[in-house]
Amino acid sequence: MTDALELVDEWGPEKVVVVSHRRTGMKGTLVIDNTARGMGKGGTRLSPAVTVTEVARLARTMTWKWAAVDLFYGGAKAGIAADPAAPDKEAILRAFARALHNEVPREYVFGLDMGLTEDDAAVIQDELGDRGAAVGTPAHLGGIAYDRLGVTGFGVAEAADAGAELVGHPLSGSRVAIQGFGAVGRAAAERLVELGAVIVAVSTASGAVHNPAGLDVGELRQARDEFGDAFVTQLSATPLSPGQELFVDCEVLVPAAVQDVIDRDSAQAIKAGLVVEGANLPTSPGAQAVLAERGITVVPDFVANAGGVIAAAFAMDARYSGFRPGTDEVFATVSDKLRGNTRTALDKAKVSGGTPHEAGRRLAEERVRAAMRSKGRLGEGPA
Ligand SMILES: NC(=O)C1=CN([C@@H]2O[C@H](COP(=O)(O)OP(=O)(O)OC[C@H]3O[C@@H](n4cnc5c(N)ncnc54)[C@H](OP(=O)(O)O)[C@@H]3O)[C@@H](O)[C@H]2O)C=CC1
Ligand SMILES: O=C(O)CCC(=O)C(=O)O
Repeated sequence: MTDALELVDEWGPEKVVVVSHRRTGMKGTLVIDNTARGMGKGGTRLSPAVTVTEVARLARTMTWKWAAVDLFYGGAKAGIAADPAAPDKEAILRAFARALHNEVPREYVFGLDMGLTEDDAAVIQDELGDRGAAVGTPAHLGGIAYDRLGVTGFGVAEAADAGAELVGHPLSGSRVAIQGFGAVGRAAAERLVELGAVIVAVSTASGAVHNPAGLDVGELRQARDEFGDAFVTQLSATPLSPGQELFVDCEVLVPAAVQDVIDRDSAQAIKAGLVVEGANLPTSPGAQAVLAERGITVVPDFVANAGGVIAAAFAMDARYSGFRPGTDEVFATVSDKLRGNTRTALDKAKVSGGTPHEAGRRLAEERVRAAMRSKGRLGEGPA
C-alpha cells in the first residue's frame, strides 16, 4: 500500500483529501495535483475499487492533459469507491459532495469520468446549492452534457483520423478494435464509422465480441439500450475471452475502458499499427517503449482524449454566465485542437526519436514548469 506522502514529487500533488461518511458508507478522495496553470479540474470517478493512488495518477494525467491542450486549468481528479449501480448511489454522491464543500467550487469542480452520469452531476449541484459545483450537467440545466453528446469519443476518433494519416494508413477502410463501450468507446465507434472505419471488435466489462467483416454500430447501440452493460453477451458475433479484443487483427486499436490494460508483455501481441488512447493510462511506460520498438504508433491519452477537457472548459465558463456555446462550436474546437495536437505529438516524437508520450509530455512539462517558475514556485524567484 502506498503512503499518500510517497505520491509527492516535483509536480505535486498539492492536496489530497480523503473523506468518508459512516451512515451511507461513502468513501472517496479528491487529489489536486498541480495548479500552476490554473485551478484543479478533472472528472469524478465512481468505481468500487478506486484507490487514492489511482486517483492521484489520473490527476497527474490531467496536469499533462490541460497543459498539452494549452488550456488554463490544473490537474485534479476525484474518486468515489462505490458501485455505479448501487441503490443508494444518490445518498453516497450527496455525502461526497457535502464532504468536499470546503474545496468546491473554489479549488475543484466536479465533472464526468467512469461511472458518473449527467444526472449525477446535477445531484451534486443540487446538494451544494451552487450551479458552479459541477460541469457535465444536462442541457436543460444549462450544462454541456459532454458524455451524452459523446464529445470525448468524437475527439478520440478525430485523433485516430489524424494519426492514421501520419502513419500512412488512412482511417477510411481501416479495421478498428475498441475496448470499452461506455461514454467514450461508444461515441468513438460512431464517429470512426462516420470517418469510414470498420469496427471489428468491441468489449465491456462483461465480455467482448469480434466480427472480422465488421460490427453494425447502430445494432450495438440498440443492444446496449435494450440489455444494458451485459449487451455483448446477447450479440450473434463471435465471443472473445475478456481482454482478447486488444489482440485482434486490425489497423487501429482504441483502449477506451480502464487503466493499465497493456503492459510490456502484452504490447508484444498487439497487431494494430496505431493505438489511440481513449482511456486514461491504458499503457505502461514499458508497453509504450515496446510498441515504439515494434513500429506501432501511439496517440497518448493526454492528447487523444482531451475532448472532455475542452468541453469541460467551455462548461466552466458557462456555469454562471448562462451563455452556453452551441454544440457545433464544441465539436469543431475539439476536432481542430485534437487533430493539430496529434500531429504535433507524433511529429515531435519522430524528430526526437522518443515515444509520443515522451514528446508530448516534454511539451506539457515545459508549459507547467514555466508557470511554476513565473509564480515563484520553483524556489528560483519569478522569471
Ligand atoms: N467521460 C469522459 O469524458 C472521459 C473519459 N476518459 C476515460 O475514458 C475511459 C472510459 O470512460 P467512460 O467511457 O466515461 O466510462 P463509462 O463508465 O461510460 O464506460 C466504461 C466502459 O468500459 C467498460 N469496461 C470497464 N472495465 C472493462 C474491462 N476490464 N474490459 C473491457 N471493458 C471494460 C465498461 O463496461 P461495463 O458497462 O460492462 O461496466 C463500459 O463499457 C476511462 O479511462 C476514463 O477515465 C477520458 C477523458 C474524458
Ligand atoms: O474535467 C472533466 O470534467 C472531464 C475530463 C476528464 O476528467 C478527463 O479528461 O479525464
